[in-house]
Amino acid sequence: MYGGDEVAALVLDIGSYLTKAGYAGDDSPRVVIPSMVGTINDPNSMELETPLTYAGDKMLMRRDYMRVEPALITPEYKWPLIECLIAESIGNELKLDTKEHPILLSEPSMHDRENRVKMTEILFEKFQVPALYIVKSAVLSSFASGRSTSLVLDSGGSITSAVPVHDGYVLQKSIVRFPIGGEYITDLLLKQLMGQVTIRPSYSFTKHMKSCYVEGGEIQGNIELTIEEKFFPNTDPTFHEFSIREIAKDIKESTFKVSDSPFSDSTFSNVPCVNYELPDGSVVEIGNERFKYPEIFFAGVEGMVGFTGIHQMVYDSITRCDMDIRRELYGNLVVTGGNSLFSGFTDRLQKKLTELTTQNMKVKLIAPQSSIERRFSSWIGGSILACLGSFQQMWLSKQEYDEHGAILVERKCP
Ligand SMILES: Nc1ncnc2c1ncn2[C@@H]1O[C@H](COP(=O)(O)OP(=O)(O)OP(=O)(O)O)[C@@H](O)[C@H]1O
Repeated sequence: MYGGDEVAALVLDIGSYLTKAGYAGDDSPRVVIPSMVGTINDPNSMELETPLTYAGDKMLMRRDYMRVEPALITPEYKWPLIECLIAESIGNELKLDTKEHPILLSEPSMHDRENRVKMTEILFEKFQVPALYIVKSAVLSSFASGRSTSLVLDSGGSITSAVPVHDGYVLQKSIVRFPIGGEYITDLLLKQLMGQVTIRPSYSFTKHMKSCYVEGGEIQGNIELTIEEKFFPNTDPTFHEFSIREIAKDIKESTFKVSDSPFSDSTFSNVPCVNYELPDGSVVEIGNERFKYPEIFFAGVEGMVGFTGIHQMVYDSITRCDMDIRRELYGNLVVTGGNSLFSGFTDRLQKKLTELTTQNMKVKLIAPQSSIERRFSSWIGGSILACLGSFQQMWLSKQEYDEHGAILVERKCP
């Protein structure tokens, strides 16, 4: 048993979109960085044994020959990049030594023995953690809402899943998941914008103010902005795409909404356009695509066989569970993940589920108002769990790992 509980435990959640890290017991993660890593591939320099990698803020800065890529495309982990994210979030951002802190790690809800064993090896061997515990993200989201039984609907960057949790365990056979998430919506918008405007990321231009002067502390005359393009021929296309994507993401997050009735081009032809100012000062008009693209969560996606909406995912998942617990799951439907923050998302879900279920089945959505709780629910659940007195005996210690090997994680962390 691990006996070092006087040292603060850390909670780490590496999602496909964001990596979150911080102290157990805190209300929210102190570090939130993209789950993307930049790697320098300079054709002119001698091949380095370990290539230079950058994560967090360092990855957001343009560098010659820096290739930017996701560390995790569920279920595929790129281990050197995952190591870079762990080192950045705990070593550089929190400025802590991993040797001194037990780590509670959130993992995807679909059981994946190979990946969790590998993660265990990395954390004990490379990062020398004194103790580790791994918990499925849906279990943690359920705990964050104060429940040990619930149906967790999580719609994140690249995956949307409906996961039944019963008495703190995931019912694996009843999970329903599809590779659809917020990044798909960003892709649709990006494709449309590319044919409409030139998107210049901030690194690629300088703004100059002309025809104005300052007198008595006030700007006089007409302000005229001019853009001077900056050329960096050694910029890797992946960095340029990432930078443009960030702008599309911001447009999406600030202007898109889920409508309260099904979208069609004819009924939504008159919705007012919204103007969005791009970093270079030019303005782009966002029309009825504000409603059209998020509609896929309820109408399905052409070509994605079996996906006919998230309400159907919830229904199918609960239908695969034992009859005795279905009522409890419908009454404790935890809604989480970045996409649930689209305005109108939870109202439409409630409406669709009420239509789909029988009259005597009460559907109750548990969706906190705060966006922090919605985006970081599994991290918050981990923060609560790692502080419980009764949990301290659960840790998988370094000593146990040395004696039995990484496979012990399968027995200790169900
Ligand atoms: N306010 C918002 N409105 C709409 N979408 C949002 C908002 N905030 C974040 N998102 C979207 O949510 C997605 C990321 O969700 P989340 O942070 O839950 O991902 P993740 O947990 O890292 O990914 P996954 O669950 O796939 O591993 C992104 O596509 C992001 O653009």
